[in-house]
Amino acid sequence: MALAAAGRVLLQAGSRLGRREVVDGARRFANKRVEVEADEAAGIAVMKLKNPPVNSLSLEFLTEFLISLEKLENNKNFRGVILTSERPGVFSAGLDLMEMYGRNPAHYAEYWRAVQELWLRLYLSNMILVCAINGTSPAGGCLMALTCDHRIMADNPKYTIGLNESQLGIVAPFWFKDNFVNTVGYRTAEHALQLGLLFPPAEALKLGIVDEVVPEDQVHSKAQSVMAQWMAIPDHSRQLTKNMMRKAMADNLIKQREADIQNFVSFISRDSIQKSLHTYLEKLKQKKG
Ligand SMILES: CC/C=C\CCC/C=C/C(=O)SCCNC(=O)CCNC(=O)[C@H](O)C(C)(C)COP(=O)(O)OP(=O)(O)OC[C@H]1O[C@@H](n2cnc3c(N)ncnc32)[C@H](O)[C@@H]1OP(=O)(O)O
Repeated sequence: MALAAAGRVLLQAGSRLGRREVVDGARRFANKRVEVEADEAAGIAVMKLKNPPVNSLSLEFLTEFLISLEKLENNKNFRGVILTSERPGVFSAGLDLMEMYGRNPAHYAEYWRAVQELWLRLYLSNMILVCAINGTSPAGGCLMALTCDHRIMADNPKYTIGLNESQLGIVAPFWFKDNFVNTVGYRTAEHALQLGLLFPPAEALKLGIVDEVVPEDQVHSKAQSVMAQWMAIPDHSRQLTKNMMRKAMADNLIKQREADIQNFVSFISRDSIQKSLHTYLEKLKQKKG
């Protein structure tokens, strides 16, 4: 119910957003931060994250992304979505640090609700989600990929993926942790989460964080062929199976959603945590200079 109500609000906002055009038979919805190439005849859409410079998951990005996803979910002709980055090199830098630094509690609460919504919508999507990870994908970026049914990563040792929150002095919340544990197993998750490890493609493949590693120029063609394979499975049996596998974990967040928001707000508002974020942001700046 809560998801449906949130969806209506998003759709109302969505009707005020976006530009449409038809390119090579595929409709393109281009919001500012998300580009959707929607091939209705094939039943497949490609959603490209487009939030320069590093596809951080800002509140504005999350709102636009959720609107675009909702449009696809509401059109029964769409059965599959390929998630990728419009900027090869960075899939997503994860949650936007500026949404969690120097803001007020009401802002933190609004932001966290949107982050929860992103995870719930992707994790519970009835559509087939294939992730074409064409760049680095730490923390929230990795979480987005983990919600997908199949993950393909570009074979470039410069790219890494994982949940590195610990390195920032923050903590991956229980539902990030649960999604990760269900993907890589308890011991690997315990080790990687405490150290905040980021893995290059070959290691991510060994641990099961990604399902395939392919040459960089083949990520998109591979995503299309994997999608074709998944599309051959009857929707009703695939969807019921997905729901059976995922519902309990999603319900666990849904039933504690407000408490999880309060927990985030009080954690992120602490002086010590704000100081850690400040130090990390400074490190990012220094790396440039
Ligand atoms: C109770 C629960 C409590 C808390 C839970 C919170 C869970 C948090 C989850 C997260 O996702 S936290 C975010 C984690 N992300 C990172 O650690 C990534 C940081 N970024 C990088 O490592 C690099 O930027 C990069 C992604 C590898 C890309 O490198 P590149 O050299 O291409 O870019 P550059 O570093 O110069 O960055 C450009 C520009 O972007 C800013 N930036 C980078 N990442 C973020 C981010 N996540 N949020 C906001 N802004 C980000 C960076 O500072 C630069 O800004 P500038 O141009 O103004 O200096």
